[in-house]
Amino acid sequence: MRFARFFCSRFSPFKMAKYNLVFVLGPPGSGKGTQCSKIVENFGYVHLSAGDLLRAERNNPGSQYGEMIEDYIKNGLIVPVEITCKLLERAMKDSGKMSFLIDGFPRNEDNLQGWNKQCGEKVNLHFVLFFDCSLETCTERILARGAAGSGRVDDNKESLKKRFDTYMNSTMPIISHYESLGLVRKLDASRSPDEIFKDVKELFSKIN
Ligand SMILES: Nc1ncnc2c1ncn2[C@@H]1O[C@H](COP(=O)(O)OP(=O)(O)O)[C@@H](O)[C@H]1O
Ligand SMILES: O=c1ccn([C@@H]2O[C@H](COP(=O)(O)OP(=O)(O)O)[C@@H](O)[C@H]2O)c(=O)[nH]1
Ligand SMILES: [Mg+2]
Repeated sequence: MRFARFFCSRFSPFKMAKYNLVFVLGPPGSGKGTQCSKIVENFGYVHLSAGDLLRAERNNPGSQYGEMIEDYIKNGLIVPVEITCKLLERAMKDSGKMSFLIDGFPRNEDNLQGWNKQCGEKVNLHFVLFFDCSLETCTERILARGAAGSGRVDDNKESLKKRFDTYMNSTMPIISHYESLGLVRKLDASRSPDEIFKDVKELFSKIN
């Protein structure tokens, strides 16, 4: 498959079809995962959460990265892009599908550069869905999720503060970058899931 892609991109008059992609960004607790589930139900995209893929890799006893990923997640830091990109690429390939929601990625400059280098040419990015939400509201949601037993090592006050710092310092500039390319679709994510989804639906109905 890799060879076919390479061959077709270089030598064939027939272009390989590109993956259709929407990036989903917003602070921790803004509802990225919740809205992605609704999009999957209604529009048949494959939902790939970078965080979920990293947690699965951490839980894989054969992985050489397990401890490292645990450490990064607990401290709200962004795992080096080589690892995340490899997991995303593999998941895209294994799904056998062509349309993806990539949730929680790219989160910093390293992610953006690595992705563009490794996958940029193979994808058609429709837009970046940005869930705008105050950190106060996000804090309430995340701490409630932790208290309800999410089992996540980072759903606590101490980790959350670090996640917010990373979001403000490293992820916001990525959103600004896409904004300057006219690719950001910003929604008010402080509303109820159904209200938000009304707007999400409208955006996805316009694709193609
Ligand atoms: N619009 C919303 N209003 C209130 N609670 C929400 C909303 N969207 C999601 N939640 C809840 O907030 C928590 C975080 O949502 P999640 O979708 O996991 O966000 P993210 O992936 O951005 O961290 C979950 O417990 C979820 O049930
Ligand atoms: O591309 C990514 C996505 C996530 N993470 C790590 O995984 C954690 C949890 O991410 P997730 O998207 O699951 O959190 P959410 O924003 O949904 O609460 C982040 O804080 C990071 O430590 C990462 O390193 N790279
Ligand atoms: Mg999430």
